[in-house]
Amino acid sequence: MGIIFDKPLIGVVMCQNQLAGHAVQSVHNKYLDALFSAGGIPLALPHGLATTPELLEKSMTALSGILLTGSPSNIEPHHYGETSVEPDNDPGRDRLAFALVHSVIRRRMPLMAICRGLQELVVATGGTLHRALHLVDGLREHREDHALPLEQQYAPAHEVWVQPQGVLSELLPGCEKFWVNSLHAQGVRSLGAMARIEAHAADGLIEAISLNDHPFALALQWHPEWQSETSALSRPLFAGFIQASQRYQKEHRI
Ligand SMILES: N[C@@H](CCC(=O)NCCCC(=O)O)C(=O)O
Repeated sequence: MGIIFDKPLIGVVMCQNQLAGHAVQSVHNKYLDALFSAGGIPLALPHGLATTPELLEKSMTALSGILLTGSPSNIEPHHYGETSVEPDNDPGRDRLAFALVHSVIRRRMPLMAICRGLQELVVATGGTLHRALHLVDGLREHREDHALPLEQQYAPAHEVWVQPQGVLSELLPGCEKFWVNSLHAQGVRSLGAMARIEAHAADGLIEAISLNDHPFALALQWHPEWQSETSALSRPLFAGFIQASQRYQKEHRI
């Protein structure tokens, strides 16, 4: 594979949507562009991969990293012990994302997870979510205003404080707090034993996590992929992920 791709191939999870009456799976260009700019080659992964474990595992042997993207859809609450129905669901994406997290943990393959992706990493490792942050006492509004132009929706919205001696503090040395965008209604309620807090907001909401005892598994509740190439706070995050994927590629002779 190295003969064809000297850059690491990064599997990217897609979202199920409707387009002119047809079911489609898609991924925003901003995620693909951020990976290309950092030196990776994105490869979109269809939900069908999760229907056959052997298929997924075979596909994983060609990859050197996984990116779990954001999405307007929400994880179905039964995955974290709640009974209510989720109208904005994407069960195929839930299945694939959870299978990818478990495979990544087994293989010690680098993972980067953004917004819904962070929530998937939380749930797949035994944590739970708040389903509507704006209804939780003491938590601020973390949603975007859909009436605004995209530039304003993805503009910095609040600060985050970085936990010392973590993955984030290593990638952004000297950066104890910084502003991030905020485009989510749900968020972390509790973490499983494998997860470590990397950053939190002023209202106490967990904004970034990593996995203990894993070479690189970083998840962010904000969107560093938005104009990542021109952001001094986002470029190092993708650079760190792609460097870890390059190391994985070399070690596994992919
Ligand atoms: N639906 C979840 C996750 C929010 C999320 O991932 N938003 C991303 C929007 C589209 C994108 O930029 O990828 C929640 O509301 O918490």
